[in-house]
Amino acid sequence: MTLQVKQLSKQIDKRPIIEDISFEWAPGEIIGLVGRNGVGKTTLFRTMMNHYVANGGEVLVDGTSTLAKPALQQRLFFLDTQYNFLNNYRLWELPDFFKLVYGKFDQERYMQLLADFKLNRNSQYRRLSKGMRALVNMILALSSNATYIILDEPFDGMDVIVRENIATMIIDEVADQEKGFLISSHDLNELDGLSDRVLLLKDAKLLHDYNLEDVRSKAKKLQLVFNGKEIPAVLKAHSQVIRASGRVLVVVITDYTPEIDQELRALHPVLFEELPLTLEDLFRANLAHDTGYQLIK
Ligand SMILES: Nc1ncnc2c1ncn2[C@@H]1O[C@H](COP(=O)(O)OP(=O)(O)OP(=O)(O)O)[C@@H](O)[C@H]1O
Repeated sequence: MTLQVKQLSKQIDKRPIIEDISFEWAPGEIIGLVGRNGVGKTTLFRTMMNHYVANGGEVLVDGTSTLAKPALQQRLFFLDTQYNFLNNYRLWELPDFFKLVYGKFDQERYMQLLADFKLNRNSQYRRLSKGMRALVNMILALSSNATYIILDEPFDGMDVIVRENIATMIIDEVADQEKGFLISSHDLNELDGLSDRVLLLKDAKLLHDYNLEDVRSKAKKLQLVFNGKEIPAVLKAHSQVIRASGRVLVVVITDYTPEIDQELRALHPVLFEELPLTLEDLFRANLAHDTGYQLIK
């Protein structure tokens, strides 16, 4: 089972918004999609869902184009938060609409999740707070029983407790390898610990497709103190200095080799401590030049 996005392009007013985007996505995977505001994340989702007519390329589910076989559309879930018809309805009424598209919509689970999150089934969608609406969107996604679930900035407006609950639900949901998630975010911290892969969009194109396990297995973040005040040459050559306060250095070395380890230890550092590596550290070190991300706080 797999979903293939193949050379997908979309122009709006003759301007390329997404260009020649290709990637594969299998159930069991949680893929992060990152890129700065306005880079085309939502446009990619709308085009994948055929809400926008693509100018080129296609989406294939198990080898068949979703345009050639519209029934395949129910394998994908995406709720457009900007344009949707839910506003005037009460929460208990929503399954009726979703059942029209998603034949396997699980109404019982939907009601149960509403109750679990203490959402009143009689509330009108538009009267919910931003965070509660995001939560209902997530509950609809999980209840749809679609295989490929696309979430656009799902944590926007959620408080930390709800965010953690949702992240746990996503992780549980992929455990049996029957569902996959594609999650956009402009905040790398939100994806930390959640994604196995990260796609980076820049200038309408897919710039990188990272396997985070690979990237992490090669990288190290160290806190170091040396006797002298100078930053040692080995660090200048191989690391990205994240912080320097007094003689305490925090560095990320993206390709940490035994040779670098030996060179560092030969300098007899006063402090040599490994720190946990965040997604933000990796991006800062890997992509200082080309993300366009402002990572300095
Ligand atoms: N319907 C439309 N008409 C005109 N321009 C559009 C339309 N939809 C998107 N765009 C333009 O395409 C670009 C990409 O927008 P999109 O919403 O896909 O970005 P995004 O990466 O999702 O942004 P954000 O992170 O801010 O949500 C923007 O410059 C936007 O103005």
